[in-house]
Amino acid sequence: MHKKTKINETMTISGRIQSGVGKGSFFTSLDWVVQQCEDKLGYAPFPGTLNIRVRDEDVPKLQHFLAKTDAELVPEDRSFCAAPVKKVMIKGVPAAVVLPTEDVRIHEDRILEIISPHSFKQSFGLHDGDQISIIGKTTIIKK
Ligand SMILES: Cc1cc2nc3c(=O)[nH]c(=O)nc-3n(C[C@H](O)[C@H](O)[C@H](O)COP(=O)(O)O)c2cc1C
Ligand SMILES: Nc1ccn([C@@H]2O[C@H](COP(=O)(O)OP(=O)(O)O)[C@@H](O)[C@H]2O)c(=O)n1
Repeated sequence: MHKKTKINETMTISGRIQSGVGKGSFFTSLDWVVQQCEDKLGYAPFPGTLNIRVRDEDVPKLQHFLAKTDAELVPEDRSFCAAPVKKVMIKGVPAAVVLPTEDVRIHEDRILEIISPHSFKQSFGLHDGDQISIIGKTTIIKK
């Protein structure tokens, strides 16, 4: 019998920034979201989500990239859904991909919603259409 070995790797996903429908700031300002981001991620999120449209060649990598999440934001009441989060680094800044359950997602799967302590647009002078890369940990299992 062969032993399985887990290898931790980092993966880079790139895409372009695009605006959403302006709902991200509402959800990231909710008390339970702010509190749990502080507890589980170590920061209160900037009010909003940075939407990144993943480039064509990285779309096939997404499932593997998002397979392992690091924490889950769990609402106190059932009017909201839980949202798993995956820690990533963007421009050297800690950030997280938020993955609200599929039935409330309004964007295609290739649009990643990012939270971080500061506004990327304000901190780095970024605009819609600019390219951006996300670095995150993944695990591969070798038999
Ligand atoms: C932490 C978090 C939790 C969310 N929970 C819900 C939810 O319970 N129900 C819902 O309809 N949308 C929820 N969403 C929001 C949707 O995914 C929303 O459509 C999205 O944030 C829109 O972002 P945009 O304004 O950048 O386009 C949540 C978003 C975040 C960031
Ligand atoms: N960490 C973040 C979160 C949002 N943002 C931006 O802040 C603005 C407000 O976010 P939002 O989620 O309410 O708005 P939309 O993404 O729906 O346009 C948008 O222009 C986002 O792209 C950012 O630059 N950095």
